[in-house]
Amino acid sequence: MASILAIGTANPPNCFYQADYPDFYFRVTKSEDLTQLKDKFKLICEKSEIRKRYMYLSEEIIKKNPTIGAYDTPSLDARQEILVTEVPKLGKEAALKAIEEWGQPKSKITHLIFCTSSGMHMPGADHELTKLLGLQTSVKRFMMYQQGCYAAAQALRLSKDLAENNPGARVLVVCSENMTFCFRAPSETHLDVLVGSAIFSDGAAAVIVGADPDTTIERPLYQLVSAEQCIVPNSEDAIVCPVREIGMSYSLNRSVPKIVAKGAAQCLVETFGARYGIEDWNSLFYVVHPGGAGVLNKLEEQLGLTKDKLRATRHVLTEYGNMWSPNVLFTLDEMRRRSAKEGKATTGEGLDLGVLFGFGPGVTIETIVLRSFPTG
Ligand SMILES: CC(C)(COP(=O)(O)OP(=O)(O)OC[C@H]1O[C@@H](n2cnc3c(N)ncnc32)[C@H](O)[C@@H]1OP(=O)(O)O)[C@@H](O)C(=O)NCCC(=O)NCCSC(=O)CC(=O)O
Repeated sequence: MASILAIGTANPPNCFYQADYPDFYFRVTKSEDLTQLKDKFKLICEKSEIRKRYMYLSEEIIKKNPTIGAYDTPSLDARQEILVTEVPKLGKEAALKAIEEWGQPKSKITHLIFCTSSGMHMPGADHELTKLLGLQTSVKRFMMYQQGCYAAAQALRLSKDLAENNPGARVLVVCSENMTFCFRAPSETHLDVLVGSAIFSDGAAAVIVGADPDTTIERPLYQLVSAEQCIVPNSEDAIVCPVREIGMSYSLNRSVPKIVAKGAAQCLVETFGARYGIEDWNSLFYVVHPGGAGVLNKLEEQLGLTKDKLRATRHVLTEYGNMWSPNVLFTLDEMRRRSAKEGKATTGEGLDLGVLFGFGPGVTIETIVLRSFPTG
């Protein structure tokens, strides 16, 4: 079975503290006259449970590209100009860290899967990253554009198939996102923009996946036991992200937390209930896409989870925000670090089996069964 052999993460240097963000956001978007909207935004920022997040965009960049800071001005060219370079560049930083932890030569990477919803281009970000990293030109590439926040879990599912069906395969999975694609001014008629502007952020994460690890030189962190994808019925309007001349816009229905929590509960019954006879959801460890405080609260309530179960997930939300696709890999990294630091016997907080949940437009839910390994 395939296992994750290394994890690397990266963020751009600009750090935004949530407490200061409403002033920054309303200033750079020239919206300071919208005082009621700013008060609402402050409230959402407070409720977001985010302390800080990172973004490539800065006041200087927005001043240089004023269409990016407007609400609905054609601006796709200005956004793409930044994304085509910056998305693979941040992906490279995360990939180098994963490769360093893995400790093997880059020439042993046989497959590359690159995920982003931040812009699009041909040749793709996978092609650019191959050049930036100096991977073999024969590396077998897969480019996943516009899958949203579940892309990392989808890529893990693909990497499992690749690793288990191609002897010796070592798959590099890279997810990189940059909110330049969807940053825009607030609007009194499109309140979802307040939610996205309060929680979305930039980041990149990379993992290396392979089957039959050579444990003299490789250290498996999590086994990918099974990987499933499902669509929650009648939820296609809940998360919608059209790409237009104005860049990517988005609508986030208020029912997203409920839809995700109910869908995830159903997935747990189908995977762990049916196959392992597990009914106590607190007997698993959890690696969840930190999509928003509302989602995590509802999930906890729906599954009857104790407060400690989503600690790794909540830590990532608090310290990084919602970075879309790499978010769940940051959670995986936090889970193994926290487990080792706290002297737990396994990389899954001392437990054997866990679940990785990705979710996004569709509403699509990815459910991966993880088996932990001993720490240390
Ligand atoms: C935004 C929140 C932090 C707000 O926290 P609470 O719900 O506890 O607080 P609250 O109910 O008092 O809401 C605060 C104010 O925000 C408003 N509000 C809440 N959700 C809204 C939404 N989706 N659209 C517009 N307004 C919204 C409320 O009406 C209220 O305003 P008023 O008081 O005026 O009524 C939370 O609701 C949350 O985490 N929601 C989920 C965000 C989400 O959709 N994440 C998934 C992103 S997509 C993703 O991760 C996957 C992907 O993109 O692929």
